[in-house]
Amino acid sequence: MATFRLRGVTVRHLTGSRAAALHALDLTIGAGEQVALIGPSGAGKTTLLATLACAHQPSEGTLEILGKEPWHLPHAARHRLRARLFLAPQTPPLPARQRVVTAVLAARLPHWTLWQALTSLVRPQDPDAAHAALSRFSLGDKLYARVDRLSGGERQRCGLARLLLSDAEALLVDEPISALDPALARHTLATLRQEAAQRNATLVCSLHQVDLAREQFARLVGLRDGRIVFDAPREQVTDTMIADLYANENVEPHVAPPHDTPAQIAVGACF
Ligand SMILES: Nc1ncnc2c1ncn2[C@@H]1O[C@H](COP(=O)(O)OP(=O)(O)OP(=O)(O)O)[C@@H](O)[C@H]1O
Repeated sequence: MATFRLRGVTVRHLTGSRAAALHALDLTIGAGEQVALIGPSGAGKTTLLATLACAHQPSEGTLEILGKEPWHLPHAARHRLRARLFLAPQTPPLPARQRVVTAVLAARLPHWTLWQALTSLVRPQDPDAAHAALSRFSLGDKLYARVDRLSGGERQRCGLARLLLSDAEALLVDEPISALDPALARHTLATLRQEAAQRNATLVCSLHQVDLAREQFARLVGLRDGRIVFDAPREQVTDTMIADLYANENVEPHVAPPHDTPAQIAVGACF
């Protein structure tokens, strides 16, 4: 059974121009597959991830997730389906004054009783699990730090540690390495891929780092202007395809001005 099956899916945002952000997409992602979404800013990567997480309802087309059509389900059933998916946004919504341990353990909330959830705010329920998850992103020493004392990259990895504690069958990750240095970025992607493979979860990850996407993911989906430009195994993705994907007709090519001559500098110059 495919994890995601989209047929002619069009998505419009409810605010703004209401122009389609995704146009009639056809896409199938199998169980346990690992796919990188690449494409220029505004291509629709975040919108697609949110659609796969049942956060946006398509205005046209058929969307199937884990064998079900979420928008044809009653509200409670759609909610249960959402609990089988984990969307890690680029900027995780972590409460500023919370301790990291509490923020990470929030991944367990769907499985806790109200009483467990409330007591965990005072005395974290499973700090060892939170520590183990954080350690996989080299953040074990931040277990009891306050979220608002973390750097941008630490906060991003804290959001990913949450993902490790979820038991979702599909992991949807939006630009997980945008705030990380190159070594941490590679390590973080490898950890995500390893986690997904271990639990046979499907992984869909948007990335701006094309080299890392090609290095780490067997399948690449190139999006542009809300349309799939290519969907291919990495061996078939050429440099020309990448250059065409990112070609930006709205940006004037930069022509370096000629060097100022001494005569030009002299007018009004102050040394
Ligand atoms: N909340 C929103 N309301 C209205 N339009 C939106 C909203 N979010 C995104 N859009 C529009 O939808 C289109 C796709 O945006 P999206 O954020 O999915 O692209 P992206 O590929 O993730 O971009 P980036 O790489 O810059 O994050 C863009 O034209 C964007 O302006």
